Amino acid sequence: MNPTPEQKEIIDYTGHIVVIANPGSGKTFTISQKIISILGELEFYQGVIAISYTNKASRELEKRCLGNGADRKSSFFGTMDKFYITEIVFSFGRHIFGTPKKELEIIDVKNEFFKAFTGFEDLESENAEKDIDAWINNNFASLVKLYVEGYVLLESISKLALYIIDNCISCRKYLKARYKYVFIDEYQDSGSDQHDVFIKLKDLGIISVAVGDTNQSIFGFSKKSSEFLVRLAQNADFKLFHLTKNRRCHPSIINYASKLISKGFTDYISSNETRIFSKSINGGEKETAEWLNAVIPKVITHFGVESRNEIGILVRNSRTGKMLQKNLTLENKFFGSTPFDGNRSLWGSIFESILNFIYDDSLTKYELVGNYLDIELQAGKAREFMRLLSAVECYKDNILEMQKSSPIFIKIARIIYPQAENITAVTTLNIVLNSPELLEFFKPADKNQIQIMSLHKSKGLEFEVVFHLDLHRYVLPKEFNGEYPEAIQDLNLHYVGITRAKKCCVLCTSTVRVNGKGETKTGDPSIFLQLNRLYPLRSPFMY
Ligand SMILES: Nc1ncnc2c1ncn2[C@@H]1O[C@H](COP(=O)(O)OP(=O)(O)OP(=O)(O)O)[C@@H](O)[C@H]1O
Repeated sequence: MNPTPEQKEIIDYTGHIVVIANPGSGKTFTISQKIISILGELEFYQGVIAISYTNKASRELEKRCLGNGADRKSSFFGTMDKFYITEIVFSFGRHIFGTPKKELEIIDVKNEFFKAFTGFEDLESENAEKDIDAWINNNFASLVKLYVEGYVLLESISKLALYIIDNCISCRKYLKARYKYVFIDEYQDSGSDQHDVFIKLKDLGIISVAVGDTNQSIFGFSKKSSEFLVRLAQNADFKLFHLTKNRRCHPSIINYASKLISKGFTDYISSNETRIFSKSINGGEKETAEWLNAVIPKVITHFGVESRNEIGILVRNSRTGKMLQKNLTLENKFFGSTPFDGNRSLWGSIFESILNFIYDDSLTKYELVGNYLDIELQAGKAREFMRLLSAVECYKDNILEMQKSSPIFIKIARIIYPQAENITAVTTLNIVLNSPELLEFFKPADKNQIQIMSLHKSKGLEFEVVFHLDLHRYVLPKEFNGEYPEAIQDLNLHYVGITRAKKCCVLCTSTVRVNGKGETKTGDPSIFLQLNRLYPLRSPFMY
């Protein structure tokens, strides 16, 4: 694939950049091309910092940059948390806070030692996250004492990192000498501390590139907001670029999605066919599954879809996903959430990566080890890591052996992050290893399996055909006492769902729905279907 002129301008520009891009416009493609071209020019001791919001997204970015054999040099690929911990807090905290009494260990607010040491009391309220933040802001001295005892509070990691960058000259010198560029993908999912760290890296002279789409901000519940992407766009130190052309979706899908998020949109792309449809199914979940069983084979033939895993069924609630999984007679794969989704620890991320390696044949041992260790400079550790991976890989088809394999995972985690021992991550690992259902989620779909997943999980993915379910009043957007508490996030989620479709998107409602308490209710259509006079832009589903 050759970059388009607007992509090429971004790849060739050598200063600080903010890119605001439409869905499917090639933002991940463009930054990976830019990273590949920069890596070619760096010395072996230099690198880029390449950050994405989730473990999955950072693995994808790394794969796109290094998949063709590019030399990573001294680059960092991973999440923001991993960057704070490995590159800042563990490496330079002692210069500022004093030498810890023991190997540093990462703990979270639920840890009993933490509670006893600081007097912190469990917060059960809806505002628990806000309250923890407030506690951290008011108790920085306790965090420093905790550090000296050998513990780092996970929830405070960004605050500690910011403090260290501000106060430690050797940290700033190290970052400046080693890293020439910093890239943050999905910047619309940044929080305030992440934004501050990014600006500090820019102020150190590291060339800074942020890429995002304000309309794909869907993690508002974890204090993330597209506000920071907008702020960068207004910052005179950054040159603003746009990626406008959606390379993924059929023009009629692009027109619909654009009108959805912008009432005044009139700049329609000409299209002689409508590929976005609506369908109301008579009945509930069971009838929806029966309808899908009947129409999917027709859709596959009509749109020339080569394999069934290119069909995505996107749901708002995992309940709908599970019901479909049960009732679809067509082969399918449901990707539900795993307990690792909420675990931000380094051990949690390495356990998740090992599970992905075990079940996903497209990941090689060499790639996984290279992600954590310098294979030449840390040859002994790398050899041991590979040996343990081979051992655990053998259990892939043996559920009983898999259940007993956590000591191997722990040995690997101790090689890579000896100081990040995390009991919660080990407990999470054991839950997953003991659940054949959860282990299934780590296996990619076979070519003949239709993929079912939440709208959140579909972010960054694409399908030939999308069936977007759960378009019910009260469900999407969430409605409570006549109010929409997450209106913008929900609209963005709907927008993300539609723009995953390349050739065809079907927006589905049903006359019956089941609520969170398992009660059967009338299924009224979502107000999103009535927004911005969208109905002339879609057709009733006829196939
Ligand atoms: N220059 C190009 N030539 C051909 N295809 C391209 C080009 N740039 C991107 N694409 C294709 O367009 C699709 C979308 O690209 P990519 O996933 O990088 O977009 P994105 O902006 O990151 O998407 P999103 O934010 O919606 O997840 C992919 O199938 C990609 O291969």
